[in-house]
Amino acid sequence: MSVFNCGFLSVKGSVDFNLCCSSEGVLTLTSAVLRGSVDFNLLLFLRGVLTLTSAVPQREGSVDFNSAVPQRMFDLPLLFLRGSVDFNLCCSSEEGSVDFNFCCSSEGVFDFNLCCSSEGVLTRECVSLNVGQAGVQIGNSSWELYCLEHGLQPNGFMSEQSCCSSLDDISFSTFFSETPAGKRVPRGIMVDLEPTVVDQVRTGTYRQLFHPDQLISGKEDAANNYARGHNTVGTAALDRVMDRIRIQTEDCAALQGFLIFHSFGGGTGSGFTSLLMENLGDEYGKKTKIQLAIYPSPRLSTAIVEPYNSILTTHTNMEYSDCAFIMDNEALYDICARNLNVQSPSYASLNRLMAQQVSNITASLRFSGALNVNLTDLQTNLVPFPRIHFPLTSMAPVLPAVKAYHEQLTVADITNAVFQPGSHMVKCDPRRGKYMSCCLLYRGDVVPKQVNAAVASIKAKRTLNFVDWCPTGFKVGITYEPPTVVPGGDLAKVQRAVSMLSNNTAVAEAWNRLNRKFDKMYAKRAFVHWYVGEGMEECEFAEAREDLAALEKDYEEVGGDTLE
Ligand SMILES: Nc1nc2c(ncn2[C@@H]2O[C@H](COP(=O)(O)OP(=O)(O)OP(=O)(O)O)[C@@H](O)[C@H]2O)c(=O)[nH]1
Repeated sequence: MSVFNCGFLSVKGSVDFNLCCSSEGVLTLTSAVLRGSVDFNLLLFLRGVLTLTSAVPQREGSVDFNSAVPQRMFDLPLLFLRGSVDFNLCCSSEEGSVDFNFCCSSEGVFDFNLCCSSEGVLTRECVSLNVGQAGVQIGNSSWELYCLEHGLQPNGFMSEQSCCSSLDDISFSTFFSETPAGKRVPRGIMVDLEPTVVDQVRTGTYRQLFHPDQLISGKEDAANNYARGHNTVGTAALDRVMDRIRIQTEDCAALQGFLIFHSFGGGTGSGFTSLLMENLGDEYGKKTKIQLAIYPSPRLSTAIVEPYNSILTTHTNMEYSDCAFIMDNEALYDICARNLNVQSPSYASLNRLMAQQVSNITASLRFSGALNVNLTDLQTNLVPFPRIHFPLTSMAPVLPAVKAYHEQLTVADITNAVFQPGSHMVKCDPRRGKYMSCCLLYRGDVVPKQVNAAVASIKAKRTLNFVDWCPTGFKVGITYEPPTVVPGGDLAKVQRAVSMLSNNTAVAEAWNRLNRKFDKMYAKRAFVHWYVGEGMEECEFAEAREDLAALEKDYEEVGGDTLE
């Protein structure tokens, strides 16, 4: 039984939620906890059968509950829904909040979508944490793109053009807070143990976007050493960073979770991120923690010990991270070189490509849309077992700026393209693995009918292997806001795009590559003394490596055929 916890929704004014479920199974709406004074109106439009355990045993047709709820707690009756069910929840409140929990036990294909059309304010904030050089630089590219998408100038104020347009969609407040003067400030912090990279933000084009307290740097880096980031240098910086994170989270009405950007290979990116994750786990246990992590590439690698750092950090984060999207620098490099005709792509090119992907993944959190997906939804759909939480990501189209307006691809074209191995941001062949789940997040000029046709044609080809214990369900999200491009960037402006997040056993190829590199060095105990010198025990290496061997085995097991 999977639980869709819609989480804690702050409601101010009148908010319409629209939940569409098409299920061949059973959906149980277990409880809604209301705080403050909330007018609650649950309308169910049924095409299937509704069983109400408490009041009416069974009803068909349209059912209307209406309940003004002054009390603090309110438990809804259990609802068993069979067949295809649309329901509409309307809440109107001066200032209240609602916590919905849905338990779903599904026997067949189960599609679950929550859309909010809100006249009031509905906030579910995400706090971004950009850690280490790679994390901060990717943060620069992402915030630059978000600002362009939301019509913000580098100083955080709306551009005149955007002010005039009917931008009454306030969904962006998930990622930006607003000062009384109307300035939008990113919800997040950037932290590095050394000053150079953060100083570039302090003096760069977007220097006014951030509050100075959001930019944190120390005096000395972690010298590519996980142990320095996790133990010595990192520990000294921890309290300051946690204090700044607390300031960000206290400013949220209903914190949804954290997005953590970092490299696997750097000492700060690996070690300090792990230290942060442990502390976030203690302090914000239930909040979603999603990592966006750079997987090292020998072509761009800055340190020989990156396999050590990668494996140590993956081991530590395993229990704290809900979901980790890995972006392989090698794969990003190849996409830039092949699709965008960039010769010898720089980090800037890689980061802009990655930022576009991150923007697509988070678009449904920042804009309202037809079929909206939130962080918890994504995680529930993508992670069938806690450890199997490393989905692959791919994106289409990736076209060079010169081809803009010459090649506008159809929904079917981009859906096909996103399944190609070359579109994936980790070097592995998804055709060799098996899919456990698949989310397609569309943007721009896309309508559900076209998506259904494209997905049906993909399924008909039967070239995708799904594990035999999971139905071949596709989760679809659509955000009408088309992708934006950075002026002077490599990417073409397109009318529509899609990003795919898929949990595929082929990602184990990436773990296997890292493990083999780790083994070669560790067989000779090469470089291990640097880690021991910073307070690590040698046995931590063996433990981490065993965990990663177990992870490879886990993927093998979930991909194996179920024996009757
Ligand atoms: N995609 C991308 N990768 C980067 C970038 N900067 C560094 N990397 C990669 O990140 C890894 C090195 O980690 P860094 O983030 O530079 O290091 P750090 O986390 O600051 O750690 P220390 O320097 O050891 O304190 C290598 O695999 C680099 O190839 C970047 O801007 N973009």
